[in-house]
Amino acid sequence: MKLHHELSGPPGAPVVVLGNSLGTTTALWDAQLPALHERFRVLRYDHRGHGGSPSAPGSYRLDDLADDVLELLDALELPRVSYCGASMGAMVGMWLAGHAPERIERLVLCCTVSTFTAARPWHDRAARVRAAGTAAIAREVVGRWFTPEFAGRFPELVGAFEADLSAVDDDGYAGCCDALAALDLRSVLTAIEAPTAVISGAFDEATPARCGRAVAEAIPGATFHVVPAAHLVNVEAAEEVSAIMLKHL
Ligand SMILES: O=C(O)CC1=CCC(=O)O1
Repeated sequence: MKLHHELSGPPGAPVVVLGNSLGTTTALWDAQLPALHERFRVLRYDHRGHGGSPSAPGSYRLDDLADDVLELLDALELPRVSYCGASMGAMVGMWLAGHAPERIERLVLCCTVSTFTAARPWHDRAARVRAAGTAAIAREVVGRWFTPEFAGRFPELVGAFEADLSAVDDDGYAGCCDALAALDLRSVLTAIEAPTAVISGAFDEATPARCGRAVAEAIPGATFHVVPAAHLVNVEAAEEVSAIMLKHL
């Protein structure tokens, strides 16, 4: 699947790929761009069905989302890159680093888990979206992405995330929910060779910090960081996350 993507930053600099969470677009990383552009060429992309990328009907597997990225890297003739992902984007990053270690130089994993304790909520969410569309779940889901304090201070930003989620293709979103229902990367973590930093939000209920810690403990040599944020750590704790990313990359 040919993904929508944007390349920015100094030509010829080492490339960092940024992978988005479920229901978000390349805008997820807006706050990190100025810092990253000082040293890196940045490749942002939209998962299938999200933002400007085409969708496909049916259930997806995480392998499908990761294969899309490998296809993009091949098309852009990028044999080896560093990769930073948030949530589902980080799951894709773990898959890539475990299954195609020759392609990944360094890895940053934000607000993520290697498996979910229950598949049922993801199947239920997929069914709701197939029946009523992404707009029907947007308010409730985005309500878990930020702390109430942050949402109160930045209602327009939160509204923009809600609008982006509502615009995600219904099939694309539901297909990704099916991929999350089946997610199990636990056996992949020990195979990751890329130096890795894991970042969790202290107030994240979607992918709790204890799960991020477990990911870091399973990846050889990984570092673990907790920042004051709910789920979308790179938005709510933008400066802290940018600093950790820059230092690690
Ligand atoms: O949107 C959510 O509910 C939280 C989430 C889990 C995986 C992901 O990418 O987002």
